[in-house]
Amino acid sequence: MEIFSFDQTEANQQKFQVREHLLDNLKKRFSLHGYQQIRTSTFEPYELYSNQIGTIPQASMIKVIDPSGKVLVLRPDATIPVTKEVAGKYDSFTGHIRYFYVLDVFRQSFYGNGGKERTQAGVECFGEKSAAIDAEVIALAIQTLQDIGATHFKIEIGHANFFKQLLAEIALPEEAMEQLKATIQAKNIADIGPLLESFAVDPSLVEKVSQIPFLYGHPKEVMERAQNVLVNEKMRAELNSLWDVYEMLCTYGVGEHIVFDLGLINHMNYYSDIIFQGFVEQVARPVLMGGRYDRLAEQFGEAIPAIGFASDVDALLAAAANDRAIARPADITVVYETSKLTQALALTSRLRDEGGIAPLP
Ligand SMILES: N[C@@H](Cc1c[nH]c[nH+]1)C(=O)O
Repeated sequence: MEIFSFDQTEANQQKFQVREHLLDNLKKRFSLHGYQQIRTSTFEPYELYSNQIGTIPQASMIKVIDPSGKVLVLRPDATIPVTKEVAGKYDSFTGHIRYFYVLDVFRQSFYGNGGKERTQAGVECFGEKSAAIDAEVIALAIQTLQDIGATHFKIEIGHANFFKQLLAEIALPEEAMEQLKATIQAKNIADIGPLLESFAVDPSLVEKVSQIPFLYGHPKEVMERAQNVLVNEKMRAELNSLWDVYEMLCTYGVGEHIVFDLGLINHMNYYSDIIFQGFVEQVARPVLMGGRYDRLAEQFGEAIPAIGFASDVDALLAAAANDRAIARPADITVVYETSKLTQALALTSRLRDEGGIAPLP
């Protein structure tokens, strides 16, 4: 995250204002889609993250110790505390629960580049598992990219379990399994075969796993190629579930932005189904990431299906077509003669009430 407040040069001020506009726009967009803002504490008990299965890697957390010796962590993720909050009062709700947030999250290193702090603007939708909800949330993610004027962007869609099922057929020591996942994620195609062969893995499985990095591209083509790697009905069902979401996204008119990536891995271990990431041309890191996490709330005593995404605000800022795509135009300037000050004041006041911005008088 860039720090704006200590360097009040004009360019920096300008950037800060654009960033604030972006946050306003995101909040408005999320509200328009029925999400309510929520905030969670910056400091959380370490146990909130360390005791959960399938949450975030402990090595990524930033820990602090309070005067009583209790270990706290700086919020490493917003999805987990929001889910805890929802699970805590789920009894009183029916239907969907939609929350959005604009919060800083803290991790030892984001994307390996040393930064420890990121502002995330995200949404979480609780209460229903369906292709319609998945498509609705992904369409909202796409809308946020369209809002910043981005045109050349892609949403990569994968499945948290798809190739894990394939890997489950292979008995590999844990370390080798991690290495294999990293190799698949980095699409290091040349390394997959030798790694598996060194553990005497069945050649037909080696062949299937080696194809995973190629399962990337237009959804229709990926669907066809993926038929060769299926080892059970569950994989088939997962693949079909992604297709259902894709078809709905086509109905939203945003199909052209979708690619399938069946080798997609997310380091958050809580995902249970569809996962996705958004990339905008010329920005090297994902500008948003999300997915369905139907099992997370169980850790807090409730079974609540859920899906959400978080955008990385500074990556969005870098991705914006230009500042004007974000900044609100300086609406109206009231020019007046000194003798008409009373009327000018009344007019500006009325304009502000109506939602315009009238900087003068
Ligand atoms: N919390 C996830 C993003 C997300 C929000 N909802 C679901 N997933 C992350 O930081 O990567």
